[in-house]
Formats: sequence, structure tokens, C-alpha cells
Amino acid sequence: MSKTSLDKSKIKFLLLEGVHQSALDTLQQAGYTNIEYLKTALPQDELKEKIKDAHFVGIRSRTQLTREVFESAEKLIAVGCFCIGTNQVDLTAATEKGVVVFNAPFSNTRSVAELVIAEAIMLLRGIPEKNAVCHRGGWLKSAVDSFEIRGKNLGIIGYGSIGAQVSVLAESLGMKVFFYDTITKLPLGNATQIRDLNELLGMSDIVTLHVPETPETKDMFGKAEFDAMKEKSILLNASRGTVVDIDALAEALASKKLLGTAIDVFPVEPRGNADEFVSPLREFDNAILTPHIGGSTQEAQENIGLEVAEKLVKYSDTGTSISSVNFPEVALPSHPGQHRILHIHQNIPGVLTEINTVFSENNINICGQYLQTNEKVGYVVIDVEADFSQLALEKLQQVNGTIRIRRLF
Ligand SMILES: NC(=O)C1=CN([C@@H]2O[C@H](COP(=O)(O)OP(=O)(O)OC[C@H]3O[C@@H](n4cnc5c(N)ncnc54)[C@H](O)[C@@H]3O)[C@@H](O)[C@H]2O)C=CC1
Ligand SMILES: O=C(O)C(=O)COP(=O)(O)O
Repeated sequence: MSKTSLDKSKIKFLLLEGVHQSALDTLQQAGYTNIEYLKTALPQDELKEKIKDAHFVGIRSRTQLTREVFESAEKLIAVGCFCIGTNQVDLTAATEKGVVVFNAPFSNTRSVAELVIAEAIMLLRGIPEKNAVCHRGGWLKSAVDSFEIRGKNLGIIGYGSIGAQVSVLAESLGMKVFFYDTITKLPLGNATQIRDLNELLGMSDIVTLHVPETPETKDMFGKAEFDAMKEKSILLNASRGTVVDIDALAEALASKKLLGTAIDVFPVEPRGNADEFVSPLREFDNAILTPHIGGSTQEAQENIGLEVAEKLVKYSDTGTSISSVNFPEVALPSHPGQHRILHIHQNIPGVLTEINTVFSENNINICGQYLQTNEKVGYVVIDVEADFSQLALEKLQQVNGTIRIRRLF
């Protein structure tokens, strides 16, 4: 089953933020040729205009898909986040509109972990400052505040896919790893979970943040947390810019409490490479500032392009919502020769009964059916005899609570 009710050449993909060529190749190989490709994110007004006739949209971390944007996106079926974070998408609004959201939860994790380890080594040796001084014609040959990474304590906050990889790499370099996470996690290697954040901060030479952007992690690292850190320790943040209070960090650098910092993500980031980057951290030579490139490697981007494009193709061709971040997960095996109806509805009592009544009252045989619900929506995939699919489609459109309905051949 890979024929869509709308001719594939009419199904429009809007790909933003320069997603990798592998995404385009995957879509084209699957027969989807109506692709608009842009290298940057779009301001809200332009985005609302462009998204109007898109059936699928592909974004990275920069594009804000707000409720207002979803209101304009009348034809939108699914969103592909070609990254890990989905905080830039109003997932509640997406779900209510029957729009499925996918991401790539693993493909760039190694890239972030490698960057973090490299930065930790650089900062413990004072390289950013020494490098800056050399560039200005100076010479800072000194061993003061210069340390090996071996034997140092690393404190990881958020021991998920990235945090756990940082843990393994750090141990291979001889570091002692401790981590703090809100849920109990299996420590890899010899790592130790610490239940109290302040305790972790007080014992770590290097602290690295790997939490998602949520209401709980917003500003979770402020003055109190800097105060709780060891003297002359280091903070790394390659998670989200909302997690760290940048003014408090600037203060900790100015007072020399910290030996240095590496920040990849900022509360406000330029929309594209042509815009100015503004931050109070610019004045500190011992701050490694990178333009949100933790996951920006060729390897990661190619894998993400393939992974997310495949998920979009699968959802378009077969209705499979497995690994979606906001939708009930459904994958019905194909029944050759049958037609497939995808019905998304509000999760209110009685909808499935009404759906099944349509079939019994009209003598339409169901060949396969799979329903899953979450707190907002129900998603049911039904395979029916080809001759009856048009009738079923028309009747199901009238079912109370219907949000969206689609047919595949
Ligand atoms: N700089 C970059 O280019 C990139 C940044 N990221 C960011 O890194 C984040 C983490 O990525 P993954 O490790 O793949 O996510 P993950 O979901 O696998 O792990 C996150 C961990 O943080 C924990 N956590 C959640 N709230 C917490 C809290 N308040 N305190 C302590 N722990 C908490 C979770 O329990 C989980 O173990 C992503 O959400 C994304 O925002 C991801 C990829 C690239
Ligand atoms: O994967 C993530 O969550 C990231 O932060 C990477 O974002 P990007 O694709 O580089 O805009």
C-alpha cells in the first residue's frame, strides 16, 4: 500500500532550515517531487503564508510552530523535526489539529557528546584564552590553572541519550562520572547517580547540561546553582538556551568563580548566519561560544535527513505513526488489495462505536482495524474492501468528533 488518495505529485513538502540532501533524496525516491526547499527558518508571517498549502513540513530547532501557525496550516498532515528537540513545536496544538510530529531522537547524539568532551579538555587547559591572546599577538605560556582531564569529576545533568554517551566517552579518558536526573537511570560503566543537584554541583570539576527544554528546566541553572558549584569549575551547555540564566553565568565568569564555559545554545539565537549574535558572554575569552552546532556534523545531518524523511514517507504511504512524539502509535500490517482509511478523532466516549456502526449498518466488511488513543485524540486505521471504501469514507466524515480522515489504496 503506497498510493495516496491525493496524487503524490500534488502532495507538498515544505523543507526549512537547510535539512540535508538525504531528506530530499528519500522523498523523491518515494515519489514525492513537490518539494519547496529553503535554507533558513522563516519569520512567523512568512511561515504562516508558506505553510498554507503544505501537507508536510520539515524543520530544525529554529522554526517556531505555534498554535497560530497550525491555525494557518489547513492541509498539514505531519511535521518532521530534523533534530532531537521538539520544544519549538506546540505539540498540544498539533495533536488537536490531527497533525503527527516526528523527530530523530538519536542521530546527532554522538556529535554533541564529542563536542562536549573536546570542549572540556580545551577549557581545562585554558586554550580559548591562550588562543585569543595569540591571535592578538600575545604569548601566554603558563601552567597556572591548566589541568589534565584524567581523574577529574564530571557532573552530567540529564542522563538521556546524550548524557549517557558523554558518560562513556569521559570514562574512557579516565574521568569520574556522576550524574543527576529526575528519574532513576541505569548508570553506564562506573558512573554514579547523585540524587541531589547541589551535591552534584559541589563535587564536579566540570558540569554539563543535557536536559530537554520543559517548564521545569527553564532557568534551572541560575545564581543559586553557580553558587553551589566548586571554585574554578566549568559549565557546559549544549542543551537549550532557556536552561541557563546567562546574566548569572556572566557574573560567575566575571567573579572568576568559573574557570571557563562552553555554550552552544542561547535564550535568543540569530535566525540565520547573516544576523548579529548578541550576548553578554562575548567579552569573555574563557567562554567557548558556538552557534548551536552541537548536532551539526555531516554524519548526523545525513542520518537525520534519512530517518525523518523515511518516517514522513511511511506515514504518508501507510499511516504508520510509530515513534511519533505526540500521537498514538499505530502500525497496521498491509492487506493487499484492500483500501485503508485513516481516521483521527477527538478522544471522546462513543466514537469507535459510531465508526463501527457505519460499517455494520452499511454491510462493509472490515479486514483489519487498529485503534490507539492518547488523552487528546484517537487514531484508527481500518482496511476495507476496495469497492466500499468511498462509501465508508463519506459516512465516516460525519462521525462526531472527526478531526481528519484520509484514504490510501
Ligand atoms: N546543541 C545541539 O545542537 C543539540 C541539543 N540537543 C538538546 O539536548 C537535549 C537532550 O537530548 P537527549 O539526551 O537526546 O534527550 P533525552 O530525552 O534522551 O534525555 C534527557 C534526560 O534529561 C532528563 N531530565 C528531564 N528533565 C530533567 C530535569 N529537570 N532535571 C534533570 N534531568 C532531567 C530526562 O529524564 C532524560 O534522562 C535535547 O532535548 C535537545 O534540547 C540535542 C541535540 C543537539
Ligand atoms: O537536535 C536538536 O535538538 C538540536 O538542538 C539540533 O538543532 P539543529 O538541527 O542544529 O537546529
